Amino acid sequence: MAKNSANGDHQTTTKPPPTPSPLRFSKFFQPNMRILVTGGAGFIGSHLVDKLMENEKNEVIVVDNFFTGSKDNLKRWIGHPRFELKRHDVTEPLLVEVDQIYHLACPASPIFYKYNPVKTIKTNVIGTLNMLGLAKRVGARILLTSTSEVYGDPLVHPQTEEYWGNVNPIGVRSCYDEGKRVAETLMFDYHRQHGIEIRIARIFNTYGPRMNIDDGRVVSNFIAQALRDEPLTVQAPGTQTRSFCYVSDMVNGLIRLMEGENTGPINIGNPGEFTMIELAELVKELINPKVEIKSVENTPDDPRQRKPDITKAKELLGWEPKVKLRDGLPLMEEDFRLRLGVSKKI
Ligand SMILES: NC(=O)c1ccc[n+]([C@@H]2O[C@H](COP(=O)([O-])OP(=O)(O)OC[C@H]3O[C@@H](n4cnc5c(N)ncnc54)[C@H](O)[C@@H]3O)[C@@H](O)[C@H]2O)c1
Ligand SMILES: O=C(O)[C@H]1O[C@H](OP(=O)(O)OP(=O)(O)OC[C@H]2O[C@@H](n3ccc(=O)[nH]c3=O)[C@H](O)[C@@H]2O)[C@H](O)[C@@H](O)[C@@H]1O
Repeated sequence: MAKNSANGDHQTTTKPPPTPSPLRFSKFFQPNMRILVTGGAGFIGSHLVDKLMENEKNEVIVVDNFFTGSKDNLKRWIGHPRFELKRHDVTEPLLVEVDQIYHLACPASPIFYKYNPVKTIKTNVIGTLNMLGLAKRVGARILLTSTSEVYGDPLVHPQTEEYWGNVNPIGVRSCYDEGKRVAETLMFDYHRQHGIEIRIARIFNTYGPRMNIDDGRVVSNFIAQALRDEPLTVQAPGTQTRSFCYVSDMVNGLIRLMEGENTGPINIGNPGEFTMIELAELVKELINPKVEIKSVENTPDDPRQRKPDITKAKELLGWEPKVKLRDGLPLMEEDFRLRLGVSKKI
């Protein structure tokens, strides 16, 4: 009987997990672990693929519909014998034989997830159902990249995994945050009802190289604006906070969670908390001291504060982030300079 709950007895399954593929425990030869990454052509997904491909025992299959992701992010792996890329929309069923599923497919930037909200919900709900169905059929372990947005505009600070959140169910962000909440529910229902081995990561704002230049998220916006000599657009009031995690730390946390014994949900993020004004000032200091900072209108339901409590990640996964914002921003700047063709003035 699986008893791998992080949060208490109500999450303990009564069913044994489905039988994993015989390859997973084969004594006769060292098998490759076959790993599916949905959304693997995106920002976090492509960094995850890089890390998984470092292990020569892994075979990696990426499925992506290329809505916000790009083949460019995976170009170093295309043609590699342990790698496969498939254009596929997770709202359609998928038949592959795998041992682990990292389920990331979903637009993450508010601009993109609000662009076609019905599609965002379908991706979160039908897409997660399809991946759980696949996990059930082949006996794979599945990890969902959920989000700190399940806490909505949080009334508890910092956010612990026990907090149930403060989410507007009918707002313009609901397609994403309520979509992810349903996806978490589906994960636990499949775990309790069918014994599926699940892992849920609640990811907090992550940044790094390969973010889309016009992605719309704050770190990529500020860096692109600083490099283009355009004013940094701080959305009012500017005192709202976020906690920014560098992508290599995030990927290590996701792999720790997948390989460990805890279902989660577990917060994965960097607890260093900054107001958007502080972030703009830091980008200005590090990248372009001459750039202007201007206040612009905000969008509805923007969470006012966000900071992960990562006690569980530390205790249960032995994980904590290493890269400070001040050190991570220049790494992202380098990548943005290359892609924008803006060299550093000496
Ligand atoms: N980056 C963050 O700060 C953050 C924070 C919390 C949660 N997350 C979660 O992590 C995951 C990855 O985020 P990201 O920042 O890399 O975003 P991203 O937009 O760069 O990547 C998402 C990928 O999913 C693909 N995709 C979208 N809909 C799909 C569909 N229906 N079928 C197949 N592929 C589809 C996109 O083309 C893209 O390659 C998402 O699930 C997101 O919700 C990210
Ligand atoms: O980490 C999370 O859980 C979620 O965080 C982000 O959502 P959000 O925090 O709203 O991300 P941004 O769009 O980067 O906005 C962050 C803050 O920056 C502000 N902002 C954004 C853009 C900009 O140009 N200027 C600016 O001040 C926004 O008002 C907001 O307060 C992600 O985009 C979601 O995918 C993710 O699930």
